[in-house]
Amino acid sequence: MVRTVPVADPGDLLARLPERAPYAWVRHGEGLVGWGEAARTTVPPGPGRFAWAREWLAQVLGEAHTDDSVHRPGSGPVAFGSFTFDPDSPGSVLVVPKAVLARRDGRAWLTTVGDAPMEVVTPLRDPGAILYGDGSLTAPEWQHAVARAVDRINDGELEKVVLARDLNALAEHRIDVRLLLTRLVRRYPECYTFSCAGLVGATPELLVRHTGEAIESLILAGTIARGGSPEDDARRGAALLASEKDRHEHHCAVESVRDALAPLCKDLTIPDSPELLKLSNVQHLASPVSGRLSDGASVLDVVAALHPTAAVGGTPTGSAVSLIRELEGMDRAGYSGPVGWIDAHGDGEWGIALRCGQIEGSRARLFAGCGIMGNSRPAAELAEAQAKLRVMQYALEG
Ligand SMILES: C=C(O[C@@H]1C=C(C(=O)O)C=C[C@H]1O)C(=O)O
Repeated sequence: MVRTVPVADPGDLLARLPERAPYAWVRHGEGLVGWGEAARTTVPPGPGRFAWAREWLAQVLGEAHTDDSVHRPGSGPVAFGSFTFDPDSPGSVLVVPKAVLARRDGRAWLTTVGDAPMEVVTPLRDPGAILYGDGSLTAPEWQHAVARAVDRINDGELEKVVLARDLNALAEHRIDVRLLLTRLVRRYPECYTFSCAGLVGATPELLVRHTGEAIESLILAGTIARGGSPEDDARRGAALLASEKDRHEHHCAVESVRDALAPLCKDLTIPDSPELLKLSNVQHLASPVSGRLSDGASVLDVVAALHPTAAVGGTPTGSAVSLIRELEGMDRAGYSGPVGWIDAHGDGEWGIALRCGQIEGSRARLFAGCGIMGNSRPAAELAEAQAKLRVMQYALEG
């Protein structure tokens, strides 16, 4: 039995979360937070994983007896999910929380499954001192991997590949995910701050928002650091907009999204040239996408068609994914995979899990990657990956 009721403005959504297993998808104070587990599944790896997930959702959400007086995207039963980057990696999960609190366009509602118990909201806890250690590759090893990727691109094997690295963090105490979320929403209000089954971050990249037949997406690729002064910042932004290398890298991502969405859409709009998106740590080339679906596809069908875009895989996709497996020396797990939520009508919002970490107890594994082209310089790519890693370092350290 699922019940959705309107509620008075709940204030800060994150402040309502209990410490144990919090779920979140929040931007500019709006979105969904959830807690408890009414249903959970681990999606079997393999090429059919999105179809499997859709069937599981149809069964679990479809079976619910729903009393929903709100009737909005995100009301009624909702599942949060995270899919691994690599279809062959284990660890993709879908969870229907026992309680979901949501706010959108000035309205707020609460959905409960069965008799959702009241959760005690304890104060946020600081994880104490953080120690960092190399992940799968040291910084020089990773630069070497970038150099090998550049060679392979110049040999004509592929056009673009996104290479990522991981960084291990060990905290003095157990990490309170809610504290990370609270810091992330403050510093990265433009981003989607998410938490699902230990995967926590603030991504600027919207894979797809699905509301009825309307879809939206935001393609990012091409990055430069923020400047030290307004003039320096503007100069860097202008240099990024004018950079052949970054525009080509961005173009690869745009074409991968266009190819994936065109067969599903009756109309699709992607601007001819990218704009600048400025975040606290970096600025990106960005292309906002909008369209209308031609049939009743759910948000998960669109996710399945889009993933992996060239913003996190490369061009062509198949060669890029095999080169990633060969050179990164790690399992990306949920990093750069789809993360988000879906309701019983197939509406939902999914991002690409970037600027994130996998949190377990007092340990965190942080990830960041960069698009590599034939003229990429390993030292510059390392600096870019470090700037992106700083998002989660800040979340841990404050
Ligand atoms: C791969 C990441 O970011 C992606 C790569 C970008 C780039 O190389 O310019 C920019 C935005 C994202 O699409 C990451 O943050 O880990």
